[in-house]
Amino acid sequence: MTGQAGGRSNGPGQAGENDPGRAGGESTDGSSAEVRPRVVLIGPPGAGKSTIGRRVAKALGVELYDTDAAIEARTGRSIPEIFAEDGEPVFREIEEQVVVESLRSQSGVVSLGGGAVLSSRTRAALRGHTVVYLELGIGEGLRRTGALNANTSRPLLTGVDPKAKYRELMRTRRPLYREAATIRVRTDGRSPSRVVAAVLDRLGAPREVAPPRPERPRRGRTRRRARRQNRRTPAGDAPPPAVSDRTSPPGPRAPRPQEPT
Ligand SMILES: Nc1ncnc2c1ncn2[C@@H]1O[C@H](COP(=O)(O)OP(=O)(O)O)[C@@H](O)[C@H]1O
Ligand SMILES: O=C(O)C1=C[C@@H](OP(=O)(O)O)[C@@H](O)[C@H](O)C1
Ligand SMILES: [Mg+2]
Repeated sequence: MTGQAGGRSNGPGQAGENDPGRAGGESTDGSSAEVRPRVVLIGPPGAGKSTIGRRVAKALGVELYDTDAAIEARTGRSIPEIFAEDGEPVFREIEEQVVVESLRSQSGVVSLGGGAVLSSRTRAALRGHTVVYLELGIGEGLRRTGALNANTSRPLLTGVDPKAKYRELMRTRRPLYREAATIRVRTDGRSPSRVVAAVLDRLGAPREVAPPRPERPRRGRTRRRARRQNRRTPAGDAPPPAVSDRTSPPGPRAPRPQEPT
């Protein structure tokens, strides 16, 4: 499922993600310190829990633990396979176990699956945590999950009427998301970067600092200028013009000609 349109954006085995060995739990002197996630992300399928989770984790300099990826790693099966072979109730049991454990063992960002809040044990375990509900409307949810063109990795959104399924899912879950959330962040019509910024703001964390954009050679303009120069210079008189400034080694700038006074 990973890598499909609307699929989860992370998967088991990615460096720095879902690495139980790097979770907290025990301090160096052997005493067990309290470990809790910095933030837990909840919301419907397509809200961006996996995508935003990864970026928020990066901005905070912590790990992302995506419980769906953890379920796949633990069972050695994809989520659609678990649904198809064992059914939803078995998936929910595994999910509950993985989620409750993660709330005790993870110290970074934890992204839950959209249906995790259906478990009352999970909802109880979420109390006292910083829980961000990524809110999303039905239309955008269907688009982002690929459910409209039958290209979804979410088994609950397959079939003839994914819209009706998504609507029903939201009717049941919206109150549960709201009950579990300590922070709500809208995601409709907001780019992932804006959602990340909003989450960081609400957490009181400094925003992601965008790395400076690499300077791109302005090829069109440079080539046009080169062609103009070529037209002015008789062929063979001058060396070929440089196509890009970036190919010439940096050197001291030639002094500007003095303006006549
Ligand atoms: N704010 C956003 N705007 C547009 N697309 C988004 C946004 N957040 C996530 N997406 C896209 O939606 C799809 C589902 O995101 P994902 O993180 O897997 O959601 P979730 O884990 O909540 O189901 C991915 O293709 C992702 O790139
Ligand atoms: O809404 C749901 O019940 C589910 C959502 C999925 O996760 P995402 O919310 O990350 O898509 C995944 O856990 C599974 O397909 C069930
Ligand atoms: Mg996800």
